Amino acid sequence: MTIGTPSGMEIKADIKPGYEQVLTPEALDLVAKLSREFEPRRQQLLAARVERAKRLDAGERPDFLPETAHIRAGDWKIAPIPKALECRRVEITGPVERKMVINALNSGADSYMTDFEDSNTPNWDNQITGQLNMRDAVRGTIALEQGGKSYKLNDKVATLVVRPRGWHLDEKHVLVDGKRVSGGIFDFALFMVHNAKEQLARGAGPYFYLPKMESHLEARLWNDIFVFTQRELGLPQGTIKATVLIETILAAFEMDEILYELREHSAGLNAGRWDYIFSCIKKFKLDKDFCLADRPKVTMTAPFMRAYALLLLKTCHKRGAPAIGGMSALIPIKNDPAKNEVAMGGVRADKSRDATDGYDGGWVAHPGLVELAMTEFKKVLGDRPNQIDKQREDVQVSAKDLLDFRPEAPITEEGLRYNINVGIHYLGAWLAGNGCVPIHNLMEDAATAEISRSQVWQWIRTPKGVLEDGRKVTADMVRAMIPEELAKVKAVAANGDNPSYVRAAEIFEQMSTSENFAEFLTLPLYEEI
Ligand SMILES: CC(=O)SCCNC(=O)CCNC(=O)[C@H](O)C(C)(C)COP(=O)(O)OP(=O)(O)OC[C@H]1O[C@@H](n2cnc3c(N)ncnc32)[C@H](O)[C@@H]1OP(=O)(O)O
Ligand SMILES: O=CC(=O)O
Repeated sequence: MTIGTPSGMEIKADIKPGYEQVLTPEALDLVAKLSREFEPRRQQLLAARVERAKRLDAGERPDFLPETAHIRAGDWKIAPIPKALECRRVEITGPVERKMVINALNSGADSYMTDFEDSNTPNWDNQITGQLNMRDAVRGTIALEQGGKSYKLNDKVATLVVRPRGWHLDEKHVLVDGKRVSGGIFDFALFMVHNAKEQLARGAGPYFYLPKMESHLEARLWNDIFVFTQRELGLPQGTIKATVLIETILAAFEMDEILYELREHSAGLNAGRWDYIFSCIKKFKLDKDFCLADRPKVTMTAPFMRAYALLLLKTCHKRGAPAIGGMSALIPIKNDPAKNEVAMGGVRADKSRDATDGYDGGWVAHPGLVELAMTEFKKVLGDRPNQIDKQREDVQVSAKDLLDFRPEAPITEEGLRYNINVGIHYLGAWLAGNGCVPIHNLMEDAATAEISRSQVWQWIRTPKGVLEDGRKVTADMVRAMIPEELAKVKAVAANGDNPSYVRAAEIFEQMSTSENFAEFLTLPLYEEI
């Protein structure tokens, strides 16, 4: 079917019946206005990332910014947190798929981060049906009959928080004045037009998670978009609240500044650990001294991760902001109680450490983890909704601590094969339209898969990329392993005979062995869907 679009806008995608309900004139008009107003700045900021990356590749090391020392030293706090976001002990996350939206809202978690980003393949249908799901979820009417089961919302549901796409991703199906619009602006604008007022009427509000930012100037862009949108929609300034994922090494040096930019709209920070590890590999990929051990060895207790987690906590609480812990990738293991107990022990330890440190809540990947995580936070919080009053003045984190990249060993053949296997499996699932999959009993999404593929790229290039048994990791070694790992993937993956896995193996080989490092794996993948 065809729909009307604002002057200068083109939609190059199928408008299936029902899509017109979210692709309304008002929503598309806001997309067009935001694009015209802010797209040049998004492009400038993306160009600034490229320039910064060149300097890092040439050996520059990040540090706290001298020009914003007054902000770090200043005595300021973010605006008060709305009631609906005061208590976030457990936040469940998941792709914006209808059944999962219902299950997550019903999961017993305090809040639910619904994901248009890393756990979702951003194909046109997923993005638009996701918006339809959001509209129905906000109004409490979302329901589904599937597999002989009826799904509908409970009386009490989690507070909804939405993660739009990051600044790097376009929405290629929507052009304004001949140029692709930002994926994040598209997701945000549609959600705001259809839901913000309804959410306010129901005692909550439009709440967001903002991914992958690299600087406070990127946060300023979101803040300006919020101000503009609130004005356009006639909402009081400060209505929108956003939690920023600190998931790049560069953002870790600007946490105060990011909170400051968003101070009228801030709902705190989250330690997005998986993308953070990926960002460290990406930013120091050419540093001959940088090399991390096998992926499973790089945990939250690694020196650089511990420093980051504690600095985030201290920074948030100093500014009256919630500090939300990240995601343990462990998920319930079916049909193996012993292995499941080990996995649950891992999640328990993760949440216990965060709660004891002072975090106000943390992420879980699966409804089966909500109660367990809640128990760990309640042990520390008791009846309190959060522990923002727990100031961590004892924490001292320097630039050197943030850059203390250990452990470097072991790097093993098993670890290399694991990365290749996960990379192919995830890319194949993503191309087939599923952005989050269980692989080897772990949750894998774009962020975790980025670690796998970037480690392989880096181990091939760094002199430190040497296996425990003395063999250097090489492109030929990786090329030889790819067909072997592809065969293993095809044997276990859901729809393993889907051609997407063969294509995934080709892309994985290209990405890990080519001279150029792909900035995000989802960028070339997006051109394939
Ligand atoms: C690094 C980051 O960016 S983290 C944030 C992004 N990642 C995520 O959000 C992870 C989301 N999690 C998931 O997608 C899934 O849990 C997976 C893919 C890891 C595992 O999925 P599955 O193997 O299908 O889980 P499983 O079969 O145990 O599911 C059991 C039930 O729980 C539901 N479920 C599982 N995870 C979730 C979730 N996160 N939200 C809502 N429902 C869920 C399933 O839909 C299923 O429902 P049903 O019984 O009504 O059919
Ligand atoms: O988005 C979260 C992460 O851990 O990465």
